Amino acid sequence: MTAATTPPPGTDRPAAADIHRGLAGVVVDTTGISTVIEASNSLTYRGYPVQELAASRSFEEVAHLLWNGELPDAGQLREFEARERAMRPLDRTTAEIVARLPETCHPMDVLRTAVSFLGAEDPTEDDGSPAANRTKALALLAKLPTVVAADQRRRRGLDPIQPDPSLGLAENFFHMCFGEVPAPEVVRCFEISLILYAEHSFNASTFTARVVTSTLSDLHSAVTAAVGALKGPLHGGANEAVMHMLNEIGDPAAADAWLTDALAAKRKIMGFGHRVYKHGDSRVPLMQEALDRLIAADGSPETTRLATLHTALRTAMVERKGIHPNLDYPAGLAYHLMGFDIPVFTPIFVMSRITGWTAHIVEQSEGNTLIRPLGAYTGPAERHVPAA
Ligand SMILES: CC(=O)SCCNC(=O)CCNC(=O)[C@H](O)C(C)(C)COP(=O)(O)OP(=O)(O)OC[C@H]1O[C@@H](n2cnc3c(N)ncnc32)[C@H](O)[C@@H]1OP(=O)(O)O
Ligand SMILES: O=C([O-])CC(=O)C(=O)O
Repeated sequence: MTAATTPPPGTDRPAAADIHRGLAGVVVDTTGISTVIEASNSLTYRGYPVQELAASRSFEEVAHLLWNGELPDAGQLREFEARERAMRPLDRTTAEIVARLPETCHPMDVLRTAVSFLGAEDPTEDDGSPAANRTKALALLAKLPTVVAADQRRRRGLDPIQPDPSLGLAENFFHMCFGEVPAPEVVRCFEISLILYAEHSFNASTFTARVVTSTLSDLHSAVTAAVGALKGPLHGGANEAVMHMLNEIGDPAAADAWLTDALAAKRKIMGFGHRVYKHGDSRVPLMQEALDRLIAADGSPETTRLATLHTALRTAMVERKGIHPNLDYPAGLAYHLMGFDIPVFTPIFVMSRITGWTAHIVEQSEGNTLIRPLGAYTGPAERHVPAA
């Protein structure tokens, strides 16, 4: 809560005590999709702890749960998977747009443009109904990995690889990026990251999607805006920033001194801190375990160096500031070890969060109220335009 100048009463002039910068601590609506349970530091999707979902379910099952409120039975899952697999290929124009965007732009810009273009093309009747929105959402879930993979390949000077409908979403993504599917433990680590990234209540990008939806705009407009919000390094962009930071530090023995300098320079340490979790992100232990399995399976000197550096920085940050890592800290290094290029990390987050965003778009549409807060005016008092 931050006081501005003493505000006179009237529209857009709330009392100073009512100003909540960054909406910190403000409850803006109800939601039935997910919640953080502070007492147990756990996160539930539609009531199920995310740890239990990550232990035994596929990302596709979690997407079904977020959208429909229940886990699918065997028949529902078969149908859901068949529809997702059928929608993966890009039409020629979308593929050409992805191929022609400048390689100097960030892959999140490519994804944002692709979502916007797919919206212009989408054949689904735009009545804003939950059924129409779920169909649009499924098409995006299916196509976004194809866009991300094709974009990574063109930047490496390679042709796109067509999706393989015999593979699940996670395996198919590796196939489209690298032309091969890695060991099951690697795919599982990736799938766990997708499950953990899928949904997190009223975070900045989801809230963005809800704001756009609240004007009765369409799903693709809301998702396009959400991609833009996720790109920033204070939000989803942090998983890339973590890897850039580790590369900047380089030597594990330098972590402590680097942190001293960075904190003295008032730099934000990427992958640490969180608006909601003040004693540690509920998703980190599971992602860190998955990362540790990747590290153990690799064992190369380069991986050992990175793992030692990662641990050294985490230990120093927790000791010095009492600020814990968020999900982006282990996920960033995990994506690097899986072979993805750094600028693809946040697009991978999008491939997962598309489920949460669109669940919220449907929820917002079903009980809509226009989202329009007030700002406390601090500009000049009313005055008159001088005679010309
Ligand atoms: C999936 C996700 O989006 S998770 C978030 C990913 N983002 C990052 O990792 C970026 C780095 N982290 C941050 O910038 C912040 O922790 C945020 C933006 C995530 C949360 O910010 P807020 O809730 O506004 O935290 P807030 O600013 O109140 O932090 C409290 C104090 O801790 C400090 N702090 C918080 N996080 C960090 C950090 N990563 N590095 C250094 N200091 C930090 C703040 O500077 C502040 O110090 P002060 O009281 O001396 O001013
Ligand atoms: O909840 C937040 O503010 C950010 C976050 O961790 C997420 O979106 O997963």
